[in-house]
Amino acid sequence: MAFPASQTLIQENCHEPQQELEQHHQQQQLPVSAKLASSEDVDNHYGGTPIRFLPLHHVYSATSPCVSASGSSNVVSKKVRARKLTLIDGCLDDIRHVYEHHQCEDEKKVEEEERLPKSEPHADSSPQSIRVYSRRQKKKSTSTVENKNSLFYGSMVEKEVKAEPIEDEGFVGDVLVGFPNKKRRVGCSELIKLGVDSSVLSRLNGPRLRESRFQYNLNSRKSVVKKKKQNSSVNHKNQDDWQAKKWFQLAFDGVNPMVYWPLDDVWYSGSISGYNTESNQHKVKYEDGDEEELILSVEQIKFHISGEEMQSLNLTGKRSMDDDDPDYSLLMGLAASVDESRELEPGDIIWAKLTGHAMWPAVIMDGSLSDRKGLNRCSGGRSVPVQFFGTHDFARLPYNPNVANNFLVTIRIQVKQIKSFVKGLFSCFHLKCKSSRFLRSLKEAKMYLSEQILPKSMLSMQRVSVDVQTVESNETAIRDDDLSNPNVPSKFSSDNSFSERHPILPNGYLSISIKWKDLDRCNVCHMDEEYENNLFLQCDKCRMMVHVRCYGEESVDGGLWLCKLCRVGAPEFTPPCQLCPVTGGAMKPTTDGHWAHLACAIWIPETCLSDIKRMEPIDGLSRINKDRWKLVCSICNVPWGACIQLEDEDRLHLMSLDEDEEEQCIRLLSFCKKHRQPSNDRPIMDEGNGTDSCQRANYIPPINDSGCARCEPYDYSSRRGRKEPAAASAKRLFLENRPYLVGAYCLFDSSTQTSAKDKLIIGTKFSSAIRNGSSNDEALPSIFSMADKYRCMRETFRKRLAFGKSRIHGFGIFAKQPHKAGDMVIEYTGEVVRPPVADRREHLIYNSLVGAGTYMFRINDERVIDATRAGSIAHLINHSCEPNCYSRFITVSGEEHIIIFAKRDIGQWEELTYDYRFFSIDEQLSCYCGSQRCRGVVNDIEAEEQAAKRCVPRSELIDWRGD
Ligand SMILES: C[S@@+](CC[C@H](N)C(=O)[O-])C[C@H]1O[C@@H](n2cnc3c(N)ncnc32)[C@H](O)[C@@H]1O
Repeated sequence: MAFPASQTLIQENCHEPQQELEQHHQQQQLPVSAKLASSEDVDNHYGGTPIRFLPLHHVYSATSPCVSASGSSNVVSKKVRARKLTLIDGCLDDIRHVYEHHQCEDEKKVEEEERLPKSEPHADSSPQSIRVYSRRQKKKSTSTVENKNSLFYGSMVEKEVKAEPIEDEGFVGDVLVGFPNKKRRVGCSELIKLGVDSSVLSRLNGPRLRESRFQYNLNSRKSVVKKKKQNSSVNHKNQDDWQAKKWFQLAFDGVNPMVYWPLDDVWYSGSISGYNTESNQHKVKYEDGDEEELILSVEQIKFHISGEEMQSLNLTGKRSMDDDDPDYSLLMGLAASVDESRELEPGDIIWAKLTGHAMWPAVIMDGSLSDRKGLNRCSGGRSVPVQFFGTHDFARLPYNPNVANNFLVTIRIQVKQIKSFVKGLFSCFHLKCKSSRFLRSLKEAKMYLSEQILPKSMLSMQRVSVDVQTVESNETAIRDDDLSNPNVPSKFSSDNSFSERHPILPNGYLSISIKWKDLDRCNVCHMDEEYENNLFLQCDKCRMMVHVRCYGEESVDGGLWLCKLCRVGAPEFTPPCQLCPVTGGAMKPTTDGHWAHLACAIWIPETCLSDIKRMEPIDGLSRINKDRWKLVCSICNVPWGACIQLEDEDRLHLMSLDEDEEEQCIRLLSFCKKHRQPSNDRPIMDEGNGTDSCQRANYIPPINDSGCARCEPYDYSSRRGRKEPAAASAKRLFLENRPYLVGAYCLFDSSTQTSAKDKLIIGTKFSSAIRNGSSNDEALPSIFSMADKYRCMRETFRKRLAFGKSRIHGFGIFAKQPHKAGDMVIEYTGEVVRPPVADRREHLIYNSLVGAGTYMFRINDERVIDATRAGSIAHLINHSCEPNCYSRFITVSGEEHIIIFAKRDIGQWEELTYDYRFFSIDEQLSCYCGSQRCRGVVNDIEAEEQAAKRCVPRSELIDWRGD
């Protein structure tokens, strides 16, 4: 029995049926499931794909964060295990009856009533439109590669490699694997246990890669070919594929598998025992003896199966390595064949860590190519030049005629940031990132291991390096290469188009364009909190985010706001920053008619802001110490611009201010952890006490001994005399009263319900984009006010978003369309109730009824959002410690809304996440976000620690008895 496919159980802003439904649930002792609430959002607009729903007996109660309205805790989540519901005969009809009876009298209702036949069961009348999810009890995943006809869901490697070191069991030649404090050999059977295909191992008997290491530079292309032939045994792999068992990603016509996630977080192993051609269902027999018939297209599965077996079972599929999922078995096997016992040498494949990225496969380059000059150069032996697989222009760097031998084509990585490739695989580095460029890097790494060939683009990187030595102009060199392919993703990339369209560029300049990931933080101070007296502003054109005061604005009225570079009268093309090679960001004019980043100006000791209220123009560039220009940035490695260095306490006395700048200038010093002194008795340099300015002119920045590029602001609170808390930790305290978190509510004001179409100017690109449900930048003009964006978002979110089974937890929200960083994704809505009401609902209704937490959180002392029974699907968005969204209050027409914004570009079918910043001193909620930077708990540890520090045990308090 099932609901009509397109039936919506709960609609946003439709109170009456909600209440009825709730009552009904209460009578029936059934939970109100968030999943049911969102069925409309999922598939109403899902391009012809049948609308999905869950039969009630397969619905589980959900866990969710809820609110404690009392005390200091903003949000208290109760993690209660999912519970299968008991199906009560006839309840589905009753619920549908209730729903139909009370469905709102709006156009949606009319549409749906027209669409839905009222007789039942719909499953019979239109079986195509029904998808039923099967949910199974969790079972322990047992896996053996050897098991014939085994059907595995997911990667065994992922499950197994977390295990402690396994005892030796037979060897694969000289393979050494290092575990903490221990190097040891890895046996065949162990590799098999770790998911390495035995057929792969049998092919690894040839010479070790080290012995036949290929010289990867240009001059040795011939040897590449030769070696390739020598390794033909590996290349015969494809012929063996048909017989050998491999990981396959199955494809099913007409279904996008990303929508269908496993309901449970465990993978079940079993085998396919049959196929029903009539029903298109496969019979699956699980290892525990259970059997069920499945429409495989609604499952996310991987098969460990041979091509022949696939054919006999009528399965179609493709080799995952050729698609987006690397063949980990082979990769592991190939990597295991590398002799790990020797020193690192050029040509070695390794894992390297670049700040802000997952451990990434890379190859060690010849150090002589990338020797560099500058005060901060890494001392010999402590760092190695590497080139990354999959993202070749990480390291495309400019030629600077002022600095000898600076033709960098690689990134230097500290040795401690490098891990052996085999060990990295054993530590599951290959499973830690799912981005396409990471998968591509694995694929290239595999190619390098098996065929000893670097991708063409990496080779051409080296060609560039050679070219750069012989040409005078860096621009020429860069244009010569073929790396400007915009399809090659990167963190830092040289922006050729920038150079080409910019007529006058400083000598030796090459821009570095950064994909600003942190749209949710101020581009000047880099803090992600908002203050009452320093609100966030987002440029309605370029979407850059700044604090009002950090950027030097007067006030914010919620209307259209453009940053300096997007306003009328700004330079036609983004000007280069005079102080660094990074393009874009929060820039201001300099007193000498150029432009520079505010952040650069603030951090470089010699520069200052002429008017600190307006935060412009930037002055003092001519005073920058000449040695500072020679420094090479240890983050981007570009020897262009002026760098700051970590400060040494002893140097402080040398720093001073010109007397006449006393009132105006801002000075910041950066200290490494070692030298930072949090005490207040440190002399405050900002104040300017008139010490000899000549000394500053002679100041030579010290050598950066530690090589640490991470700086912490010194005496942050004295900046601009601001009132708000200074250090991040102090700011966190602020959050306690103003949760940044999950929030959201909608007052259901009729004014916000008016169709956005009505309010838009007919005929604009914008309105047509809305009608088409497009959020594409191509389709939209680039400037909208918040109000316009808000209306567009409301009009289109159903077309853009879907909910589905999440890999993180229960259900989650997925992007049906790609989103751009800064896009308004969805509004978090629900019922706004007072804390006592929320408390009562939670304790008297939801807890006993649902057996799980509720979808509530506190906005402040007066308001709590209850999204359990009303609201959009935003409440299903899961938490991640490395999220792709963030939440933010905005005001539209005087009304507050909580909006989920895209923090970065979001690909199609990506799950939306944001950082809950869950605050609870008492409760720890384990996090399963799986991100590289997962802190292990959903809790906002920092805020909790700060709050805990402020509390003193009762025993330590002394009662005051007057006088
Ligand atoms: C608002 S619900 C999110 C939707 C939820 N997945 C569901 O199906 O109902 C929040 C709850 O999801 C779970 N959750 C969300 N993100 C999580 C994460 N990263 N790790 C563990 N649990 C998470 C927690 O139990 C939390 O209380």
